Amino acid sequence: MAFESSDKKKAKRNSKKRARVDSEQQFERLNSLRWNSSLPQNLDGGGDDDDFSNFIGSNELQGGFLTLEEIDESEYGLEIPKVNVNERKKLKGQIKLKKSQINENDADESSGGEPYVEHDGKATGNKEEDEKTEAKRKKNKKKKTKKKKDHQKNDEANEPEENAEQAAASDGEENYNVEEDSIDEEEYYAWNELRLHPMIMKSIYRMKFKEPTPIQKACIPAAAHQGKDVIGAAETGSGKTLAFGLPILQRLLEEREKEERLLSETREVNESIAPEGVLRALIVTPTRELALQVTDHLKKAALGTNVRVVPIVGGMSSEKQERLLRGRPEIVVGTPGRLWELMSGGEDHLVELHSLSFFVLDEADRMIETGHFRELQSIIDMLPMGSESTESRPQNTQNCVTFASLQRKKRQTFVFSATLALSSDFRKKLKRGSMNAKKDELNSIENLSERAGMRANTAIVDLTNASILANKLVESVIECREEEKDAYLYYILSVHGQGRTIVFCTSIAALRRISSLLRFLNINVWTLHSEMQQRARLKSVDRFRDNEHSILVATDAAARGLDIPGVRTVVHYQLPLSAEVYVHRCGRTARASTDGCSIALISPNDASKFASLCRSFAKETFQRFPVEISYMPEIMKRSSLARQIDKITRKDSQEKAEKSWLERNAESVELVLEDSDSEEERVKKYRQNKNKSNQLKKLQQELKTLLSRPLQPKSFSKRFLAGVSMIFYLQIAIQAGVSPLLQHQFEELARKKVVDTSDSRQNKRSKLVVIGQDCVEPLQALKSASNEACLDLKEIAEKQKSSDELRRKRKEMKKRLHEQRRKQRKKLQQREN
Ligand SMILES: Nc1ncnc2c1ncn2[C@@H]1O[C@H](COP(=O)(O)OP(=O)(O)OP(=O)(O)O)[C@@H](O)[C@H]1O
Repeated sequence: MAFESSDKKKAKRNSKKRARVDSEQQFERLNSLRWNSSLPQNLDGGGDDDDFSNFIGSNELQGGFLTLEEIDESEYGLEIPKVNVNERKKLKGQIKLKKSQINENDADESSGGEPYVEHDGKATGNKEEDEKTEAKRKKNKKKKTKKKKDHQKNDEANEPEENAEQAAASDGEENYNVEEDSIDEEEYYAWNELRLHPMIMKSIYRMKFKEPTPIQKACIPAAAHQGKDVIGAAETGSGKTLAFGLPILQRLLEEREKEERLLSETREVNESIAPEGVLRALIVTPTRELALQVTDHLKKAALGTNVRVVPIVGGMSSEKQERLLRGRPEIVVGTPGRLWELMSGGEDHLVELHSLSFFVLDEADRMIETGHFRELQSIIDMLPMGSESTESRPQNTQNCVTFASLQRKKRQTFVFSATLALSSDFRKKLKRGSMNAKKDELNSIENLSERAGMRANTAIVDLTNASILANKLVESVIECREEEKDAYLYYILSVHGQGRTIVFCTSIAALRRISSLLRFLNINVWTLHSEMQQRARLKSVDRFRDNEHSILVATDAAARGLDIPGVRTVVHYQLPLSAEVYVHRCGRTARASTDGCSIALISPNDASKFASLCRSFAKETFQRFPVEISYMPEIMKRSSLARQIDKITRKDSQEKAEKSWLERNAESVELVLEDSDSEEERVKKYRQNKNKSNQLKKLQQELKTLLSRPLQPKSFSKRFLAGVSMIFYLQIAIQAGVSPLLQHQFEELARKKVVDTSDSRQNKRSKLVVIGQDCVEPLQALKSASNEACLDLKEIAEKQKSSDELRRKRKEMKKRLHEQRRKQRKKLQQREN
């Protein structure tokens, strides 16, 4: 039976392989023809056009294939990428190596003639040969693991900025160690219809992405095989980066292969003809972290292909980045500011844009906001237009080899975001597929796209649902007074502090205040905001990534794009200024089909903002986050103490800073500051300072005592727990999923107990420990809470409406009164005259 099934498998595999080779050959034949709307596009039996439109559901995918006019070579005259000769040799070497591996390891299957298929580690039947192969494989595996470990060690030792540079500089060849033994290609069959290059497929196996996400399924055929421009909108964390990244890699690899073939056919390998790489793809993102992350993501996808990806972002040394650009990477990912700084300074690699095949705007809607727009516009204005003739191109590109077959595609423009479709106006345009901007809407996405050369046959892929938010996100709110927000935040982080949490604030001042407050409460947090040095920003993100229960307090600088797995909770300490930002904030959790939750702290001050947020998403109810009120007295006490301590220390450091500022300035103009205070005043000040410091010490001591005890609900009977072993509690606590803080407290107490067992009288109190069943992560708490605990938004809207109405009436009355008084005054004046 076993033999039968293995034979069957083999036959199945061979027939599959034959079918694939046939279709590839057929595809190659067709692919070497010019692009035409009448050509069949789907040759592998997978997604035909109908299938393709299924991915976008009701949302239209518009535009057709490239027309014959569009593929006029002289019009689009793109030079072929100047592939580095060394790379070319490497690539050839790889192909040879792979062929020889197939011959050596898989003699049975080599007749299938699939050049990229590597040995799958299965037995050949020959015992001696098998043993040899197995030994070889083990040896290789050992080497790979050692290399990987060394690499990791290096990474840890380096500073983030250096890491970024090193990572950027390396072409990934070193890391090209796929553990292929464990890969079952059949598990990845869903990718087949996308007809991606085998090198890309290897990366996909390595990343263990079993199937393309819907946005990838919809965008890759249009962008990679039909050569279309794409406007893509899909929920946060849905894999948009690869939706535009894989088509770029696909085209670059296809072109390289064709070039290889042409070179080998014409036997014109001449080292002087195409000595350097040219810029093929320029990806612009709104934030530095996002640029680095996209670079990282694309590098992983491009591993082993020799396609280089480099980040160009502000806050890092320009010289280092210029050095990276001297390596002539094919893909550059950058933020508009630094990109424009280098472009306007005439940086060679960035101004030679004649060969640019891809221009990508990631988080496009953020790009059109002030702060980015001007630089982005300047960058776009530098892009050569389609009509630019070959003669007008820079001199240094004239001696490139021109391969007609590689020139047929024009530059493609990709515009992506999760919130492109949020504005109802834009949503209508997306649905209609009419993207023509009015002339006066200079800063619209349509206008930018048009200026960047977006064509009429753009594929518009809108996969956003009505709420725009990730499907598995659970939203909730806590209503409280403004001054109670700290306590509720502390409650969430201490009682439900499982998993990574991001706390969002709108202002840096609020971020500073709450992060210092939380530190007083023994909660370790990392911070991220735009006034931090880039190095510190990267460090914060790294540290946040390192620990699965860490907390990041951030401004909206971290709202977009940040892809950190395991972020379970997003807390909106302050509501964002727009619905778009709310979507992006929430999008830091529930990514890539995982779940997560968001908790918004709503005070009466936030009422109108909250109401308009609800209107944007047409929401009618919001789940209330279940707060176990028995914890609150203790929580309030602690947070009030921390607030007082924070206030005193903040005031003190402010005074010191002001004083030193005055002294510094006096010193700089050679003035001596005289103490104008009288003796009496000085004594008074001294006393005040002394009192303040005593008060601070007292508060600190009080808080320390409270924090040394585990957090416990008020109603819990201490007697109930007396006499039960601490270790037992610790175990229950861990099983119950208590917060790391609480767990730490238990551990501390357990340790204390072991040390102090000799003095049992003194430690009677520390035996009393409480483990609440509600100590679970926020999402779990939300899921197990009853659905009745919902905030009726209609009620809120009505309240809001009536308060608005009242305000309007008051205003009108005031106006009328004012008018009456004015008329009376006028009459009086006239009478007097
Ligand atoms: N096909 C796939 N299968 C599984 N995971 C994937 C797949 N494609 C991408 N991912 C992973 O999903 C996560 C989110 O991807 P990505 O950052 O591209 O999302 P996004 O849509 O750009 O999100 P945002 O709108 O927040 O920027 C990443 O960790 C990525 O590695």
